[in-house]
Amino acid sequence: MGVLFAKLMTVFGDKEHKVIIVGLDNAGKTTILYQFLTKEAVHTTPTIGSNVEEISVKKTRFLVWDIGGQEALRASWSTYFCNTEIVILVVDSTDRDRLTLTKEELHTMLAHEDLQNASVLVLANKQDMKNSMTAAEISQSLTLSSLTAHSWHVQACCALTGEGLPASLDWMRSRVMAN
Ligand SMILES: Nc1nc2c(ncn2[C@@H]2O[C@H](COP(=O)(O)OP(=O)(O)OP(=O)(O)O)[C@@H](O)[C@H]2O)c(=O)[nH]1
Ligand SMILES: [Mg+2]
Repeated sequence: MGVLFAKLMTVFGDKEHKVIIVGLDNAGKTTILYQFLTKEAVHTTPTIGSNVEEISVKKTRFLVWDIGGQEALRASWSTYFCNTEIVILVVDSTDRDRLTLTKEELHTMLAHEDLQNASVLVLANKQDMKNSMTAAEISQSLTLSSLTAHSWHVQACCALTGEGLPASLDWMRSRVMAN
């Protein structure tokens, strides 16, 4: 009965689904959060702590936490994990030098027990920049295919124009509807 009720709540849009946006500093997390919300590119400064906004997609409500990615702040990411249904990992697709570090952060994070049931959306951001890596290259470097315990998806995007973000929201919605 409880499960059926929870399912109905999801279908009729009453339940709020927790999402966290993580990734290294300068990846474009805050720009993406506000592009989701306002469909515009906002001016950002490095996030100290977090921003949180509610985003609705066809009656599905997400509570989206954008967490600062600077090195000193990454240790606090785990304090946001509890009850998270979707992890959005934002990658600066021009930042080749730090892709290995991103990979380590991703796999360490997904080993945490609070994220065992979370789905993972990797956003290959800054596709407008020449020399950006493709979504397929990023997927391979992050060894996403080794993630057998988590549902995952990789999406190319540009947070400045919003390209790729509606498709991301559709995937997020389909994931929470499936659960
Ligand atoms: N060219 C380009 N620049 C982008 C894109 N997305 C974000 N930026 C720029 O990248 C810089 C960092 O963006 P933020 O959204 O503040 O990055 P962040 O991941 O929130 O960074 P922290 O809060 O420090 O963790 C800003 O100057 C953005 O305008 C994009 O798709 N293309
Ligand atoms: Mg930020």
